[in-house]
Amino acid sequence: MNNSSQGKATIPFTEIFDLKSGMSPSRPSTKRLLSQMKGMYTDKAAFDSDVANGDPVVYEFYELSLPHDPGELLFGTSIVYPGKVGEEYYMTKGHFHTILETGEVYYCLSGQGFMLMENPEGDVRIEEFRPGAAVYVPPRYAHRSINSGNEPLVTFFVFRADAGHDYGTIETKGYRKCVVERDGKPEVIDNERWKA
Ligand SMILES: O=P(O)(O)OC[C@H]1O[C@H](O)[C@H](O)[C@@H](O)[C@@H]1O
Ligand SMILES: [Fe+2]
Repeated sequence: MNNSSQGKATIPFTEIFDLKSGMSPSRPSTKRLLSQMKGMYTDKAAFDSDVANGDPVVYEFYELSLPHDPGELLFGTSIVYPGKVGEEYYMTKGHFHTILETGEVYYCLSGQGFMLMENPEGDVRIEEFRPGAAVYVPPRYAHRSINSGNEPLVTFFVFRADAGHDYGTIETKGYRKCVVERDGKPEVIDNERWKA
């Protein structure tokens, strides 16, 4: 039965992701440069300086192009590099799903960090990433991967293919909390720029 909106049925396939690096030998990744994260970091001076001095890759991820049909799943790996902008760790942009009621699972292959989550009702949750940790992102929660270590944070993720990505809310309001490094340790602080 042909059940894809793009007219082609999905057939079984295997994708290889390196267990340590999370990289795929055969697929191109999507890279997020620091300059693509304007407005996401608190320390604007540090942001501008880091962009001017090399504009590093903050993270990259593989998301295999499958039909965005309800029954399909999207999966891949996300690699967040170690680093900070001022005192704030490298992180993904973070997003709600366009279909808000769609969850996601992340499995940490290597590195250390956090998954910062919050729902529209204002409930903020943080789960720790360490090798072997499977983190559940429930429906309604925006989610952002944060690298608090000094090696790449590699996770494998899977979610409903038609979930979509809503960056708008995060880009305009940010998260209620930030994760920074103080006295060599991660600390969760209020986002001074968050507006209701
Ligand atoms: O979409 P971002 O917040 O920039 O995160 C980058 C990507 O990594 C995550 O692992 C998600 O599962 C992807 O759907 C997401 O697009
Ligand atoms: Fe997601």
